[in-house]
Amino acid sequence: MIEARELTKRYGDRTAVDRLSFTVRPGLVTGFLGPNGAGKSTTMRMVLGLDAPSSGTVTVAGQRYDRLGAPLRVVGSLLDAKSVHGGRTVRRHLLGLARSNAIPRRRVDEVLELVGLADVADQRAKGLSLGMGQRLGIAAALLGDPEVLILDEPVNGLDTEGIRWIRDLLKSQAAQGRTVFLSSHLMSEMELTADHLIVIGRGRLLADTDMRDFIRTNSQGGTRVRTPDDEAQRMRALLESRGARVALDATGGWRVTGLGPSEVGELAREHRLAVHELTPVLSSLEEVYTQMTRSSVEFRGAETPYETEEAFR
Ligand SMILES: Nc1ncnc2c1ncn2[C@@H]1O[C@H](COP(=O)(O)OP(=O)(O)OP(=O)(O)O)[C@@H](O)[C@H]1O
Repeated sequence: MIEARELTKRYGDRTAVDRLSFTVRPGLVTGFLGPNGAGKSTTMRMVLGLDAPSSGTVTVAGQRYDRLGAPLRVVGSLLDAKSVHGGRTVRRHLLGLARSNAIPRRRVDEVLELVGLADVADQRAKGLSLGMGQRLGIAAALLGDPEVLILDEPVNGLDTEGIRWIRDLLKSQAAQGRTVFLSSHLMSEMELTADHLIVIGRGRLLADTDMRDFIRTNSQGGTRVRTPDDEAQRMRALLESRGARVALDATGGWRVTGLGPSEVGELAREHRLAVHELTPVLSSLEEVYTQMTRSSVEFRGAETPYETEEAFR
């Protein structure tokens, strides 16, 4: 569990984090979203005791970070995978961390296996590829078998296989009852990985909500329509004449906004057009989030409305 209460950080006259209160709960992957400069890294740094709050508090597992005796055994983090002494081998880097937190040596070999680095354990860190470097950062985060994991942009620069690996790993860590707090600008990935979302803008809380509820409630609603190829353009013209917005879907059908499946179906019947698919579709997280950043409309979570006006840069 991570609990922030009225957490605030000012740098001179700039307020990077502004009276932020939220709880990151165990058993879930919680995504932390916000545009560049919104205050995500600053918040994570305060959780990890790397920056002191100007006011307010934040605790991990009920304690301030600086009061944790062996912090790696409570909270594991990946903020910058490059912050490793390049001349050390992979194993020695992890052994050093283990020793400083009274973690048994055998745990080093366990995490090397877990992250798939056992074969390169004796290589120097500076020779690792970007993906391997991320894996080493994650190995360090997992070393103390912590109940809380905090990862800032862990999939940055990774290939598809690496991204999928991190997704599966984080989901399994949450399924074991751990608290997983993760930031990323990759909305499609966040949609697949996170169960819950905390969204901030200009250091302020904009949404603290279940992911599915957030998408369902703020979705523009739409319909995927597929017709035989020779009728596709007629269908498009017809839908547009009824005020719908029509765009080509990634699957080759029409993505229709503004008319529901039953209206589209009735219209097709009236005009004797064949329909091969008629599926209600929700907006993607990226669409909802982009809409949120673009407008000042009110967005809703399961229970709470959020004002977004002026909240984004
Ligand atoms: N050490 C610092 N000194 C002065 N200002 C800082 C410092 N660290 C962060 N800031 C400012 O605080 C604000 C929040 O920055 P932060 O890096 O936390 O945002 P972020 O949401 O993590 O952004 P990004 O998505 O780009 O990583 C920014 O305006 C940034 O310029």
